[in-house]
Amino acid sequence: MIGAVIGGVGAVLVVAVLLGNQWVADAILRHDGFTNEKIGPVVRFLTFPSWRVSPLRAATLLPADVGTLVLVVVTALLIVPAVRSFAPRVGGPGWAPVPAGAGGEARGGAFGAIVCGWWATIVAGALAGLIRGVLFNASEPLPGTVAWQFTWSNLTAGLGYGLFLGWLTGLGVLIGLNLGRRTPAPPGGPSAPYAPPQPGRGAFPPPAPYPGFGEVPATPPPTARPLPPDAGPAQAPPPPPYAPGRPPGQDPWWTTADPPAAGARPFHGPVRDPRPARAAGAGKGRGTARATRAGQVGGPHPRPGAVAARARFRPVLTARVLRTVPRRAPGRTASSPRTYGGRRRPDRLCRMRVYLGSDHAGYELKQHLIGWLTEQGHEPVDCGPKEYDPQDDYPPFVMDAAARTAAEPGSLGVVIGGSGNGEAIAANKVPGVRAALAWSEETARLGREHNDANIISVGARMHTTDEATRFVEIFLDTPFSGEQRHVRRIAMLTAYEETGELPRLSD
Ligand SMILES: O=C[C@H](O)[C@H](O)[C@H](O)COP(=O)(O)O
Repeated sequence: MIGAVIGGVGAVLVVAVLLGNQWVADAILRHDGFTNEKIGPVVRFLTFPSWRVSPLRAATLLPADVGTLVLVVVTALLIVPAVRSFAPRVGGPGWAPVPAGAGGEARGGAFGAIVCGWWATIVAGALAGLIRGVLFNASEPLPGTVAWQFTWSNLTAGLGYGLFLGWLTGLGVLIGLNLGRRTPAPPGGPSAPYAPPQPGRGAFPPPAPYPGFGEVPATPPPTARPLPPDAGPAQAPPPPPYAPGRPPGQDPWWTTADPPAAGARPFHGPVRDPRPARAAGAGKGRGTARATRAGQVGGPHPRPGAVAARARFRPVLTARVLRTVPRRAPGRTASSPRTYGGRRRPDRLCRMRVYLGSDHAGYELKQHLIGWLTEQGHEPVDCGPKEYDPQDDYPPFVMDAAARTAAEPGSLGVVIGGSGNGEAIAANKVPGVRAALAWSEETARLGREHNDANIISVGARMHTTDEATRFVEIFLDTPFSGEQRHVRRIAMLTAYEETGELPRLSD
């Protein structure tokens, strides 16, 4: 923030020093070419932030110098809220102050920065012009209407200066923000530096060197590596064979022999109707049966024989079930949908259990998402950290969220760090997890459509809160496409996870 103010005010001062000093300003104003009616007013705008040192008369020194001082101070004061409103996040990716020790990078759009500086200059210029005019009048009183005209012309000169040269302030804000980017503090204190794990109890086995293409490793890697005893997260059970369009452990919503009709929506999570069964179906006769079915979908199916039949009719069943699920969070009215990206939620909404894990860099975004998910009617589960600690490490929290997501069919996970890279890597170590690093709406959507990812990884320092929330929203709302080529590829990954054998290279 301080960088933005210095950059913006610096731009105003450069114009003031170069063009507003009494020698250049007087020369410009005296020059015939610059005072004609066509470009005269525009040129005069350039000299608006003027200052004088002589002659030593209050009538000439005071209005110009005080006016310029007001311009500088008000511009600085306005840049702060302007930049804050543009990037209101704290503690990470935005331009707002970062808590001590939190690290965080300042970044954002160039257009927003320029608009912030431009707007601040226009408002500050008008105010400075008004004050300058009033001071002129006070020091050398002019008669009635002339006085008002004179004040008005000073005000418009300030406005004109802001309109014509405010972009320079914006440029200064942009440069200041980028130069003032915070770089993450190097880890220190109690955290031990990373060292390769030593063989022994609880240590990771040394990874086998990656074989070249076509070579087969002498010993297949283990399917699941033991975590160190103090690593925190529970071990996920070995994943069941991959079947499309559903989380591990559930029957597919259609069979390969009976693919979904075009336009049918895959079901990808447990749908729970929060209303009591009777209330859900009140007055509709079949409501209780419908609610009961809603409770079963995605859960265990006691009669194996019914699975195939249910799979066949799943699209229809899903459509019916979805009608029993509230489309908005309790307390939210139809006129107040809370969406990110300006779009209404799609009609399909499953209430999901969402496991969230982060580190200090993702802590604030995690807290925000927990509130947002609750508002949306989902069930967030906070896997930590429970409080902000600038020295904490992501693997325990992220792997806990990943293991719990993999262990609970139908749930999804959100892992957050500064970049999202380490979090995606950590989550993907857990068997049964497919974690996608989302860095745009498109990658969030493709993570579900193409990869049937059950975890989204987000870099809190890379995006605004709204952008990151939108990624999560899209991820939760997008079903797996179920297209054969994607099913085939994911099945290869799952097979590797189970057997440790690399997929065969095609000839
Ligand atoms: O990939 C890892 C994540 O981005 C972490 O959040 C990040 O490395 C944390 O960095 P810092 O050292 O600033 O805490």
